[in-house]
Amino acid sequence: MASSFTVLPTIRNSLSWPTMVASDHYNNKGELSFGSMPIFKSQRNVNLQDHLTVANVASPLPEVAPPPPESSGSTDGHHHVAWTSILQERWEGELVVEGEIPLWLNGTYLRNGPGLWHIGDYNFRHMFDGYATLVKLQFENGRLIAGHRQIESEAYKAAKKNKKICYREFSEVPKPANFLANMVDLASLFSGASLTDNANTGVVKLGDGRVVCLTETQKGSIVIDPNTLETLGRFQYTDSLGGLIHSAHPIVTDSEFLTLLPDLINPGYLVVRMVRGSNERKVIGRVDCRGGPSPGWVHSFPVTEHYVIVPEMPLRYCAQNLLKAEPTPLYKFEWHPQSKGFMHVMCKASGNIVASVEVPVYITFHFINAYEEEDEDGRVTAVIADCCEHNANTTILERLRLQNLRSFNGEDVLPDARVGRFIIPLDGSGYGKLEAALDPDEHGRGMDMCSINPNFLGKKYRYAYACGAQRPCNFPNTLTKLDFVEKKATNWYDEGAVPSEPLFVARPGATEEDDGVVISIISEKSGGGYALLLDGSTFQEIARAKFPYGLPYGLHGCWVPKQ
Ligand SMILES: CC(=O)/C=C/C=C(C)/C=C/C1=C(C)CCCC1(C)C
Ligand SMILES: CC(/C=C/C=O)=C\C=C\C=O
Ligand SMILES: [Fe+2]
Repeated sequence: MASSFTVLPTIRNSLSWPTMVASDHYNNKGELSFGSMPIFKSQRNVNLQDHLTVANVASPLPEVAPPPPESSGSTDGHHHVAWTSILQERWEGELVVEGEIPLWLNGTYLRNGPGLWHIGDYNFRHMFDGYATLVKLQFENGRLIAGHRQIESEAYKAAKKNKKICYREFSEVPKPANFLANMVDLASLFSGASLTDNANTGVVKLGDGRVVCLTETQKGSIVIDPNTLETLGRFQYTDSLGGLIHSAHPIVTDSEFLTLLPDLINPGYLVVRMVRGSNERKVIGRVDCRGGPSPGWVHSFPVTEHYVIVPEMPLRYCAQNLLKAEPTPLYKFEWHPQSKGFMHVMCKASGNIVASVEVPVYITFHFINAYEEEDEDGRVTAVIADCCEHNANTTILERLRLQNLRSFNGEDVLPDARVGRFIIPLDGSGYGKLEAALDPDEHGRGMDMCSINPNFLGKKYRYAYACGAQRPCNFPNTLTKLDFVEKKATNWYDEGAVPSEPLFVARPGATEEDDGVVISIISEKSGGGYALLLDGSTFQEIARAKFPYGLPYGLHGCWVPKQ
């Protein structure tokens, strides 16, 4: 028995399915138009399993927002769908699969990201400001049920109700009504009350099965139902560690959740652990910053089998910028190259710092993996940590402004990036190295949004999957498989397409590191979108399934295996 759900109010009128079929064309107003090409299964063709919750009647077709005014810079008169808000709050349906989904792939891929970049007629400025949209791809016996749903954060609900931004987002700040309101807002900044809980960055499955969406504010930790994508409530940390922010990318395994809490008062970081089944984080240890005046931004960090690596980038949180109403060039951050860059290595078991080295200055959002390098006697001599490194160039943050993303005119404006490999000696010496793990031309000198085989977390590994570049471009536009042994990359490209972070899912029972599939969702130049499955080993397409609508770009995902 397939069940239906109640359709939440849509911002504009909605069309009914299955009487309407979607094509991948925009009309001259930049809205999706509906043509003659049926691209997803009608109710009559669908014989769904009892336990799948599927919208089977009159599913409203999601709509895309009309182009906001700043789209005039785009070449084709409307935005790429990757940078276009999704207005429909939710949708769910079965997709027609071209190719073959492996029968072992049973479970749900979840992807989070900022999918709604305006409220009323106010357009947000930065990609990271958008309200969170969750997307799911539910694989079952070769079939695929897809859907999306907005996360009902307090920030999103308040914006919808009041038709204005009510919390401090990545770059947006609510406009105070008057001087007094401004003072109240500043005071509430210190308590965290005015900070966003818009959990738009990632989604993780905890060892106990709970699925949590995250962003950089601690209050933006939101539990969702991986089947219905319903917002279940805030994930409450029951400890009294305090602090308002944390790394957007905790390290999550079946047994624990590790994260970093930056300390903006006494510059440093707390390294904390929350064991499976608990809501209480416990301190493993603390790293004091070696540079100043505040901790470096820790969007992510890596671990090895025995160590937590704490990066200290010269792109540092900036208390003054936090207080400003208008975005500064580097938002809540400031670039302090003279403060230098460091990498600290903390023993997971004792909390002791076993190495703290100066490294060349660097910029990274995402660490790929790390591992311990051993000599022939099995002694650990160094820690190797890989990241998507932006050549210490802060302009990448500026490139992620929506105006820039939406105004691609064929110019090659994506700054160069590489796989930055840190070599951190454990012999007490004061300096570490940073070099490219492979020639960046292998991946078009674009590099971000990475994943690995999770069974190789913290271990010596050979492969990573990421987004690279086929130039000219203004954003990473390829999927790339990196081979650190051969120092080669294999690239997948579809002209005009914006692929989201490739997620590797290992085949159960696999013995080879790259035996599995890579999942990505593609936003097409035409305004459409599709789920894509590549073979993890050959990097050839094995299946794709078109969505009845184009999806906005999404950031990070996770895999929830079927129980
Ligand atoms: C989407 C993404 O990758 C990053 C989002 C980052 C956010 C929402 C950061 C928010 C912040 C504030 C609202 C104030 C405090 C500083 C900071 C953590 C940058
Ligand atoms: C989209 C992105 C960072 C996302 C953070 O979660 C970085 C893209 C960099 C381009 O090269
Ligand atoms: Fe991220």
